[in-house]
Order: sequence, then C-alpha cells, then structure tokens
Amino acid sequence: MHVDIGAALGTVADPGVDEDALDALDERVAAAHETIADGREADEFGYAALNLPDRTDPEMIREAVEPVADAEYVVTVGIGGSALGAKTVTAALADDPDRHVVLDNVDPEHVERTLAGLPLEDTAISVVSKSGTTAETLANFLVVREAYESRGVDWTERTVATTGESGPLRELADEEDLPTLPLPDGVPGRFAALSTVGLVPAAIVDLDIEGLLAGAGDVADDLGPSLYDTPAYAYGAVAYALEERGASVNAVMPYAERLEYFAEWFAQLWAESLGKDGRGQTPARALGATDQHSQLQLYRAGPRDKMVTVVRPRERADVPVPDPGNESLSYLAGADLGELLDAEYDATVASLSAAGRPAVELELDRLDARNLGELLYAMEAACVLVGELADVETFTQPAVEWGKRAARGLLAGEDTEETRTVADRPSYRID
Ligand SMILES: O=P(O)(O)OC[C@H]1O[C@H](O)[C@H](O)[C@@H](O)[C@@H]1O
Repeated sequence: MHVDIGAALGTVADPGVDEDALDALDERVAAAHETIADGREADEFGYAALNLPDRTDPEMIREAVEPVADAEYVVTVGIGGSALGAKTVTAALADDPDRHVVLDNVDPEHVERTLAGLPLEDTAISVVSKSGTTAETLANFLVVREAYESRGVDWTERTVATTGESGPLRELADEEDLPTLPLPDGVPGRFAALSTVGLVPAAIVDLDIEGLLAGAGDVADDLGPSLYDTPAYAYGAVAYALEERGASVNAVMPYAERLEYFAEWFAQLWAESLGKDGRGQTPARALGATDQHSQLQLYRAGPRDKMVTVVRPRERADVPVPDPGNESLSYLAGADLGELLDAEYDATVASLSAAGRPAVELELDRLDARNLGELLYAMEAACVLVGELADVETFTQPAVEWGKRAARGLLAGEDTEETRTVADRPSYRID
C-alpha cells in the first residue's frame, strides 16, 4: 500500500500538518510503536490483533467449511465486527460478490426479502458472534433456521458457527453438533477481519485467504519506529495530527465499487476504537466518483472540519468507451472507463488541495487478495497508533455495550439501570 500525504501538508491545506510538526510527531510515533510492539510480543488484549496474519490458520478454516464448500451462496448472520470484515473481503475479491449475503440488521422486511430471494438448499450459513449474546444475531439466526425448516432444508448440515467457548450461540451450536470455529484470543471483533471471524465466507466462495494473510503479514513485518518508513503509521499520524487541528471528520472515499464495503468496515474500526473521552474523528462513507456529484461540494467548500481519504487500485481491468462519433463528446474518444475514473480521482485530490482542504491518498498496486490484506492490516495498525497518540482505550466499546444491554433488558421486560434510562429519556413532542 502506498500513502501520499502531500495534500495534507500545512503548506497546502488548512487544517494541515507542517513538516516540522511531523518531525516532532515522529518521536511520539517511535514511543507508540514500542508500546505496540511490546503489546504484540506479549499478545496483550487488542494488540494481539496485529499478530493475526501469523496466527490465523487458513487450513483450519478451509477444513471447517469443507461440508458446505459446494454451496453457491453463503449468508453471514452477524453484526458489526462479526459481519463487516467478512463482507469487505468478499465484496472486494469475489467475481460474484452477490454470492455472499449479510443479515446483520433485524429489519423484518429486509430479512424476509433476503431469505425469499435465496435458494436455501444451496446456501451455507456462517453465524458469527464473539460474545455469543448479540440480540440481532441470535434473533436473525433463529429466523434463518426456521426459514430453512419451512422449506424442508436441513440447516444443521449447512451451518458453520464462529463463537467463543460459552454463551447462547455456543449452546445452540453444541445442541445441534454444528461445526464450530474458535475465536482468535484477545482480538476485538472490529479487528478480527483477518481471522476465523472474517474469513469463513471467503473460504466458502474459495477466495485466496492465504494471499490476504500474506499481504497483511508483509505490512506487519514492516511496522517500524518511524512514520517516514511505515506507510500505515504515516496515515495514522497524519489523521491524528489533522484531528488535533480541527479535522473531526474523516471522509473515506474509495474509487472502486469493490471497496465500497471497505469504507463501512473502516467506519466501525475508527469510530468504535477512537470515539472516546470526547474525541475521535467521525468517519464518513463516500464512493468515488459517485459522491463527487453529491458530497464533494461539502468537502471542498463546507466547514474546515474534514480530511478526505481517497483510495484506489493503480491497476484495474478496463472497459473502453466506444467511439462517440460525435464532436461534442470527442474528449471521450479512445478513453477507457478506468482512465475516466482515475482522472476523476486526480481531479478530486487537486480540487481539494486548490481549496486548501486536506486529503490523503492510499493506493494499492491492484485490488487482489495480497493488496487487500495490506490495506486492512495497515488501517488497523494506523488505528492502534492513533489510539496510542490520543491516549484512548482503543480496544473497548463501553458505549456500544450499554445499548446492547438496554435492548436485551427491554425485550426481557427487566427493570435495570439501562431500561429505566430508556423509559425516562427526554421527549418534547410536536405532532
Ligand atoms: O460478535 P458479537 O459479540 O456478536 O458483537 C458484534 C458487535 O457488537 C457490538 O456492536 C460491538 O460493539 C461490536 O464491536 C461487535 O462487533
């Protein structure tokens, strides 16, 4: 992965980072790197995520999915870190990304419509929950099972469960003797894309999970004490410095449809890890070139509270634009769609710079398993670095846990601190 921070420098952008500020920050990066390296060495909670490229055993995943490997489709039942990484990988790498469907939300109409559209006899189920207690996942799993039963399909032969040693999902899996995969130790869900949590659907649709891990491993091996030698840290350090200078929004804008999900995955990683103690950038999801025609106006001329992260593969399969045969369209003559997309990417960075708005470029050589592994790992390392620099608890998510407890308490009709807070929530109705 290549990082270009030129359009985020103080000579170009406001907010921007001066080179001497970067030099000063580099000393703090060195100290943070030492903490990260020590955490990895001791396999401490959270830091252990950065060891996944070495720890994840692709063979074990392939063996576990063997009974369902002939399925045409796979449905992930999971939410947050138990779904976004898996979908990011298949969306980016599968020839037919529609072979992998995610049921994360519990919107009844969506669940019903999704299941109605799937040939369940030919659809594997990957049910994933780290805690084993997430209400959305368990409710959807029960609904999915019933849909299989009502169509006379044995779901127990089509399901792989990924969960911990105990908890309701583990009990359901044990009751039915389902094949189960273990969770990686000490890895929060949002950092678990490169593990059993994220790779089951990829294995079912036979993607190169070994290449993905190898790409991630290359970045892991190259993490060093200076941002000038470590692209992942350069990205994290600049994002941190820009946030300090007022960029409270990080708009992630891949110029590749296949990376649209990557922006979703990034949003959880950044928000849940860094949104603590009154700080943290708000991740915004965008897609180039589509959002040039909607959000870019705000990014270029709205409040100076944003950085834009653009992402693209340098090489991609191309489609020539047919000869327009029309003088007014002559600029398209001989062009390819990819060329047009690249021109739009370049124009976006230039246009943001011309308006003094910071942008950081992330480029992959091409969008394959290896390069995707590099990108995912680099963003995780960047996130951990920002957490160290900002001195927040990167690996916890107490605010989200509160909501999960509240939802469970409400459904069970319990009287708890959370359910009382829900009952007493402010209201000022204007009907
Ligand atoms: O994997 P689970 O335990 O079911 O959790 C799924 C998701 O639940 C919550 O929203 C957590 O904050 C997320 O970090 C987690 O990824």
